[in-house]
Amino acid sequence: FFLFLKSKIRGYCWIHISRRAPVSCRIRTIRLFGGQVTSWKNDHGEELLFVSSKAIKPPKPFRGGIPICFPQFGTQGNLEQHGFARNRLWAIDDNPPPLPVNPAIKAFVDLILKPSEDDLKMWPHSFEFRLRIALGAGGDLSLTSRIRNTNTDGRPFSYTFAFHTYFSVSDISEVRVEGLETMDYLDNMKGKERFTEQGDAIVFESEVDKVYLAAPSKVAIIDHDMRRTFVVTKEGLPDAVVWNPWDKKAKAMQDFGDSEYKHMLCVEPAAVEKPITLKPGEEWKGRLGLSAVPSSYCSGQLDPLKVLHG
Ligand SMILES: O=P(O)(O)OC[C@H]1O[C@H](O)[C@H](O)[C@@H](O)[C@@H]1O
Repeated sequence: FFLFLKSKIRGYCWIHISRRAPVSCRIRTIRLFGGQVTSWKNDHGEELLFVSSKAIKPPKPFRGGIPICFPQFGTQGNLEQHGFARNRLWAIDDNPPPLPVNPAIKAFVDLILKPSEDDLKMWPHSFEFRLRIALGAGGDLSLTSRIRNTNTDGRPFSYTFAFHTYFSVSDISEVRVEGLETMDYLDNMKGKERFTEQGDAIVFESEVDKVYLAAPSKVAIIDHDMRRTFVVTKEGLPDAVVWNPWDKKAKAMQDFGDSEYKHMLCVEPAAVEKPITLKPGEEWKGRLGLSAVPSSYCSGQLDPLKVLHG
């Protein structure tokens, strides 16, 4: 296993973590700008995360991969949409506090974000945000966030959060999401009104922007055409946002191709409905786990329980 800094251009670094494998190697790319994973490939070199061909350069947020929404999700507060963490230059954390040993992890990198003077003017709270990005032997990717309140004036703070994961899919019309059936959700397209999802797996025929509440710890994204299933696991993150902008919104987005909505789906483990509150000295931990497994899905033949419970 090895880890190296690929390039350093105008202060923005890209890190590649690779795992040598007998036939090929899997490469994951992380940008220090935004602390953002932007590439996750399988043994065949196929990209598993979506990145827009029109993604623009810093200081704008980067459209694709896994942006981190903190300390605000969406427009739920006074800060810029999705908070400032996705727009800041993170640093490599050379000496992170230990995390429990996980024998499945074969390579990892630790990043850290602390607020600048300007950040403190906008959001007057001192914090340390540590992010461990790890690869398992089978190519699984995990992101563990640790956020600590380091205020010295005794004040607690509250925040909302999301791992805004963009999955690459062959054709959104052929994708099903399983695990969110019967869940309550807030519909961002209907003034955050609360509804209950029907009993069937979720399929996509138009714009979707929903926050599923108290979502299960495992959600499956089944890509019929690719015969691939993404299994998303989450810890410490009660909600799951599902987003696809569809054609009209795609056209209105400057950093997104008109037809790219067909090839992406965001499923975002999140804490949105109930903000997380930390007192000084307290730390919160949230984890996202991703794996991509072959699925021999044929319409009507899938046993969702098998996908979700192995
Ligand atoms: O365009 P962005 O600021 O990156 O946000 C992209 C999308 O993120 C989330 O999924 C929200 O629920 C959507 O309402 C938003 O449109």
